Amino acid sequence: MLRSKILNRIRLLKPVIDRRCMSSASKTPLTLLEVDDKSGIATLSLNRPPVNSLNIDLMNSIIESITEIEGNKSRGLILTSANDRVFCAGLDLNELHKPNQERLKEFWAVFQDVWLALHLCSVPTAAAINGHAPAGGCLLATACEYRVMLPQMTIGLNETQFGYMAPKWVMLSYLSVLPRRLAERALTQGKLFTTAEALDVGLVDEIAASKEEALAKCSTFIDSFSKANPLARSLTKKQIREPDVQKLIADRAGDLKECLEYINSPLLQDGLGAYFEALKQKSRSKAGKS
Ligand SMILES: CCCCCCCCCCC/C=C/C(=O)SCCNC(=O)CCNC(=O)[C@H](O)C(C)(C)COP(=O)(O)OP(=O)(O)OC[C@H]1O[C@@H](n2cnc3c(N)ncnc32)[C@H](O)[C@@H]1OP(=O)(O)O
Repeated sequence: MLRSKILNRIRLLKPVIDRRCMSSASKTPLTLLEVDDKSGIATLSLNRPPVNSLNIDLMNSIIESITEIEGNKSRGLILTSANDRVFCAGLDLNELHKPNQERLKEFWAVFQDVWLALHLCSVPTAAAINGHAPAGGCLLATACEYRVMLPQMTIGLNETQFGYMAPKWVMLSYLSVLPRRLAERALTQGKLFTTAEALDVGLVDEIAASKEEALAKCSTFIDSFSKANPLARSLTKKQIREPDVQKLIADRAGDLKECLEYINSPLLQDGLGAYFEALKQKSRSKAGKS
């Protein structure tokens, strides 16, 4: 009964995700998808310069790639970045700052979809975190089952640093990896963990000296399921993740409504504007353009 319920629910989910995927074809390859013909493992690289910030097109491209990977019977999915400094800078702040309301609704729905698609992905998933992973970038990493990170990077849900509170389902993704008391402290502080700190608290599982080593460690993790029946493995993962996923699926409209009110509040818009301006200023001074 529960199995068919889960499968039906996933089928219900899929049409939403598939329809969304067809609607936006990006001109440049925002994601690069390679399947190793020996191992059968797919590597999905985020490829939206300069920092893989998540806009509607990139998130649709990620969803499309996950749907393709699940359809082509890849043995596993490794999520990484084509950029050697940044894994993913999180949500594109241009989508949140002084937003077009219709676009913001679509943006938020796709954000919900990309988390659901990755969190419920039927094949084993691992993140080779070869760059900084703040906020939404950290969410993509925690949606994966395993995380390998390079040194001297940072990762964490830093929303309170720019005046926001993460939605319940984003917090649940953190709580699926960190003990509650630590997750609460890190969320309220808006903490960005260094690679060493992240390993220490269990936010990442291993450290690798290079991207190649990180990819190899992720492949080893995926190979650890070689003796498990793929369908049984997938259903087991979905059953364990079902309660968290349900909290979003049961009230996607409510989550959207709450987010729109929150993002559009003048106080938060002012805070976000100041944060974004500081980012741009830092970038200009780095490039000697101040
Ligand atoms: C109850 C209801 C709840 C409502 C919820 C409201 C919304 C909360 C949603 C919760 C989930 C997720 C939220 C997010 O992800 S918001 C985004 C948070 N991201 C960050 O804080 C990261 C900011 N960026 C950085 O820290 C650095 O850029 C980074 C470490 C990633 C890279 O540093 P580096 O020095 O390599 O690069 P620069 O900083 O010089 O940046 C290069 C250019 O990229 C632009 N940039 C950077 N980050 C973003 C971004 N997230 N969106 C858009 N643009 C970004 C930066 O401005 C530079 O651009 P210019 O060269 O043109 O100035």
